Amino acid sequence: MQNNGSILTANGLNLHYGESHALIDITISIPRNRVTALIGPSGCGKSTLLRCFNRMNDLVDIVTITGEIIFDGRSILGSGTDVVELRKKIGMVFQKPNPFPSSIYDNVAYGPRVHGTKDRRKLDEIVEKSLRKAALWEEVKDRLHDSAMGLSGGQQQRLCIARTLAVEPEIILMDEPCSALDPIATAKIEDLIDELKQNYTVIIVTHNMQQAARVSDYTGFMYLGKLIEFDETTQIFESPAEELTNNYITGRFG
Ligand SMILES: Nc1ncnc2c1ncn2[C@@H]1O[C@H](COP(=O)(O)OP(=O)(O)OP(=O)(O)O)[C@@H](O)[C@H]1O
Repeated sequence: MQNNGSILTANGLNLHYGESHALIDITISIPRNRVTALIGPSGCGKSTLLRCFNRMNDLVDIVTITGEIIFDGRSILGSGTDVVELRKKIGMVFQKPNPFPSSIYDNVAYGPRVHGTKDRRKLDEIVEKSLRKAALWEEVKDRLHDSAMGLSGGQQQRLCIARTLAVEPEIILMDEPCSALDPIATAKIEDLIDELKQNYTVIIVTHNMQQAARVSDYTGFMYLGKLIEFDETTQIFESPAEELTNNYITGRFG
């Protein structure tokens, strides 16, 4: 696989929730414009690691972090980082679709408005472009001013992706984005992830190994807070270097 270089690197990252050591010496380089999956049994630290990448753990006051994370050549864990700006560049899509209780249009326009875009025509353009990129435009173009809460779960999740895209991120973090969706809605999101990697870097946490194998180019296997192995997805699933990885992907635990 051609190497595009890495966009995000964690070096010797350790995270404690109070006394509990949840991430242990994680070093990983996330390839640019690729899909990276994080897999591993429940509680191994996948979501915690994902949340480090856009400083979402700042919201938890018992967290202490050491080590460094470099994004686009800059260290992001220090107090000098503008976290609002960081989260614009590194957006996040959650397990459960969480649209705002407002119109479809306003959901997508929210981020650009917060970041200063007021011109109606410009906002119209951003809303259409983002909904198209999220493969939702055709389904909603005639009801942009209806409530987002009237969309199906799968449509709501694509709306949340459109909302993330509207502020032009470089990386999209996805924390089990399909776990609340049926197989058809899941397939649509998976197709969308495949499209997104042309322009964005995607990091996805998933419980579902088939999904990791289908959508990702690279996979990291985590166990008890450690990154056990990180490699191209085909390598991880066809001939992992570590016995623990092999035991997990063959269903011997987890
Ligand atoms: N806010 C928190 N406060 C205290 N401990 C936490 C908090 N969030 C997570 N943990 C603990 O950190 C460890 C890693 O949790 P995390 O949610 O990152 O794992 P995960 O691999 O994403 O799990 P799952 O697949 O079940 O979502 C777990 O032991 C969990 O209980």
